[in-house]
Amino acid sequence: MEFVGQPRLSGACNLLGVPGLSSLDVDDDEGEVVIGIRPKSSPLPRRRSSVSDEDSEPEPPISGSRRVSFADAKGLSLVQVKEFDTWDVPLLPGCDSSEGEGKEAEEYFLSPHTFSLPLSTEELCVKVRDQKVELETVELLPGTTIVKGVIRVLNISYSKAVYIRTTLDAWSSHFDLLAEYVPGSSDSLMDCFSFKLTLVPPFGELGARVDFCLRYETPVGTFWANNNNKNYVLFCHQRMKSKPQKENMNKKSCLKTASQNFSSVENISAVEASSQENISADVSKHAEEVNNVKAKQMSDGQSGRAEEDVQKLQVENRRNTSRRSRRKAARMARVRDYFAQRDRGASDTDRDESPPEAKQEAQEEGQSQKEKQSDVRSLSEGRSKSERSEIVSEARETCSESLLGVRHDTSPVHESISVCEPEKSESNNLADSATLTGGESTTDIPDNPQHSDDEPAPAESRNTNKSVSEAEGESQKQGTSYECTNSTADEPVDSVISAVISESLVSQTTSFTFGTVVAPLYHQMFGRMGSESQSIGDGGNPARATLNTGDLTQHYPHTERRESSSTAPTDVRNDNVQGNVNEMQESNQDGSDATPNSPPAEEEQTALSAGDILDRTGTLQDPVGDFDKIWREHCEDEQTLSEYALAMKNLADNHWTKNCEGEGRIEWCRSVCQEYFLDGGMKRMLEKDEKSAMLGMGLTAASVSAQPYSTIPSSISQLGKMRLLDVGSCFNPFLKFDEFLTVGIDIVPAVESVYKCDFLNLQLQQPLQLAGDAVEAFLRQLHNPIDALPAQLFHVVVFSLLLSYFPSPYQRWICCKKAHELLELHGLLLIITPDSSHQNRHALMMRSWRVAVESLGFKRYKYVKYSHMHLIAFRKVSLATTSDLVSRNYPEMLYIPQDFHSNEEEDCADVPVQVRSDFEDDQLAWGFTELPDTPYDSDSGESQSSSVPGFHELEDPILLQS
Ligand SMILES: C[S@@+](CC[C@H](N)C(=O)[O-])C[C@H]1O[C@@H](n2cnc3c(N)ncnc32)[C@H](O)[C@@H]1O
Repeated sequence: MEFVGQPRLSGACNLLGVPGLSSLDVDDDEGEVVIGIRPKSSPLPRRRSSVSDEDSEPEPPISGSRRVSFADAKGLSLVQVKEFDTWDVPLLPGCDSSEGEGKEAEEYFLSPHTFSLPLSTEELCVKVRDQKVELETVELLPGTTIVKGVIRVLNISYSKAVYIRTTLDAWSSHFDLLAEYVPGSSDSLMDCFSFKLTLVPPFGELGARVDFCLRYETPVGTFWANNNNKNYVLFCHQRMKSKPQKENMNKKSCLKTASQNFSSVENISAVEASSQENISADVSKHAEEVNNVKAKQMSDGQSGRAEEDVQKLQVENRRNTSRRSRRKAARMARVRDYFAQRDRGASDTDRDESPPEAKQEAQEEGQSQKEKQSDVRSLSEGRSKSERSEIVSEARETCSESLLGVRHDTSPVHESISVCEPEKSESNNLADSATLTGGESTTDIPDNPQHSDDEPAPAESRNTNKSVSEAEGESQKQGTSYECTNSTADEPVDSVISAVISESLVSQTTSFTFGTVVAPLYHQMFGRMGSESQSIGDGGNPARATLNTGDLTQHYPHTERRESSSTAPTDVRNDNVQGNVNEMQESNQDGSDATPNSPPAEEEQTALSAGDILDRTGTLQDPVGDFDKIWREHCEDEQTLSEYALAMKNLADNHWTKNCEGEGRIEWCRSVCQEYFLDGGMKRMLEKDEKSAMLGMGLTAASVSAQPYSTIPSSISQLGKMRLLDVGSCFNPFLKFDEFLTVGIDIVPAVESVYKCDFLNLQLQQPLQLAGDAVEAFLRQLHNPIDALPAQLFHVVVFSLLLSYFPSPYQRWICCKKAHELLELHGLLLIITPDSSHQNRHALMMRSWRVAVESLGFKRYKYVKYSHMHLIAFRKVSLATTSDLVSRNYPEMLYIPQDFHSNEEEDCADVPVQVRSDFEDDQLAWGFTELPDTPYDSDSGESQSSSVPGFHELEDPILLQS
């Protein structure tokens, strides 16, 4: 089941977990009062515990059970909350007991459905014929909290995708889960898809509520089933069994009594208290809010209204505390890992081969956040042996959990919890809450923002009954969490963008690293757009807040292709572009470097160091709210787009390439294609695949070598030209090569030969059943703009400096998925992504990318790190993608460091500059010990020499170990 189209990464993805495991096992939120949906298998594959996560800083581990500690922080408010009859939050199963103990006490059941399912096959067929999609069955798997459902769809198209759109918080956020095709279920008229959701306690008095509807995507259109506009609603309950008193002995209760001033926090150790500071503050703020609401409820006697408000606060409270605790837990886990490593190292130094990331994290963190330094020191120096061994055993537990893939806390997707989050955010939240309870608003926002024009929304409004002020309050709250420093909420978004653009283009002259110039440009744009979109009240719109891969094309204001062969612009943008192009060409011709001088190495390093530390402490700055709208607006802003494209191209061509001789990305693509398609590379790979398949079947090496290898697929062996799709082509750099039949596409073509096309919204059609020359003819007569293309059309798809363009890993994921479909079997996907840091800096990220892309049915073929970019070639090895995509959060694995940047952190970070830390030196040294003598192709297992002398062609060490 695949998890897609969830632009609001908050909470949602972090609630994913593993069914079949007790709720005790699942999250690291320790007493988190969040009901979650967990898809059916493991989340992000765990990295080795020794490998640090760069996106979070270490913090002192806490003594005792981590669950208890976290529950303490939250339990304080829970007790307060428990006084409300309407807000009865039961003891979390297992929150106050050790793992596993609670299992026998768990029994779950679903309330009788509030909807009726078609009873007879006939009835079902009628529904499916009319609606194209219908829910067939839904049940709770016995003894589990797993809801399993079957969906039936009308087989109206070859390519189709069925999603379950689900919410746990009245459509403030939602999940889109991709249902899996049920093999053999097709009777040519209809197909069946199945899905599984795991509900996570606590189950309140009313049970855990899940609302969902079904979405069926086809090239013909998108269809919905939403229980006749009421959505499907399920309540899952837990039969509570009273627990023996002794279970609570020697353990801190997650609902222990809290005094008004939260003095129980004092009982926590100083270190722990320090580490819990943010959470406590957050919790107390929310407790105050709750009290306010309660007081209001009593004085007004408006119980219905107050109840609603309380629920609203509860959701908000859960969301905020959940974000914080996830990050907190991630940091804790890493520190625990470190101590575990160190303890093991002390007893068996010979076996400790892992790099000292955690220690270094602590060191670096210490540099960037002085106040935490003392905590770390107190941990390493001041802890008693018993405390340490407690930590170690906990860390071991953590490690084994990690191996099981249970924990999620190192997912690259963490919501914004800046260590330097200013008070303002909190007070804004409170202010919003006041508005919320007061129910007054002067801001003019749509009455029912959930109901958008073009997409049949889930019937969420029936469930939410949000008032204007509530919606506004929510959107403001979300906005403030992103805009922590200078609020730009009042600024028109256009002016913000142009300011950003001009600033960045100016600063480009002095700093030429992608991470510090171009990417922030886009991230700022998107970040602000996201805030803006929320501030107009659209933030909680589940019907629109999705990355739609297909059904938006019609909304795009495609401009007509420029008919004139001249470059006569139709707007200012074209003037600018052409001017710059000419300038660039001239400078290239005479060999002079028209670009400003290189920045001093130190300057670049400085920028990088700061950026890198931000990566570690940063947060995902994905836009939230209406992604489609944001993206649409973005595509309409052609001037900004072309300026960005120019800046990026300039940087790559005129700075990076010239300063790093031989590091031409286009030439690399060409040489890989040449080698693979024309010089036997593909044949070798196929032979290798076949060999390993046979060995896998149990044949001996001798008999395998005696086997005749199957022939290379005819479509590629009888190549006329290599059919190459260059996505984000900009200037059509492949056009000059004769061996390619190039189709360049771009949202803002810079030259006439490039077709206008938004790849994210490109529709895919049935593959052409034509001979090679007919396919070529088809490609030569494409029309502008391109809205749709047949599947399996190309031998090569190129994403050169494209993926980092997108502000969300989901967009990158969609692109890779589309590339897979557009490629012939055995075709190549070439990804080039900027990174000016050294080889090992983002090795983990590249490993993550590899896993993500391979899950789509690719296998990595080549990988090179140039000074300023990663270049990776993947070959398409299967027509199908890995079925179980969602549980591993593959889309999120396509993260980039800029995803974790946040304005507030950039503004707040007062980070000392480092050229390269000891840790980095260590890591580098460690990396080299792992490297073979010559550049290495991990796929073939053979050493390879660089086709271009002077290339910095190294395999990343982490990949080698895998
Ligand atoms: C940094 S430029 C890269 C240009 C060229 N590939 C190169 O390597 O120099 C990124 C390009 O991607 C284009 N782009 C961004 N999103 C796109 C999308 N959804 N569909 C097509 N092109 C897109 C931008 O307009 C821009 O021209």
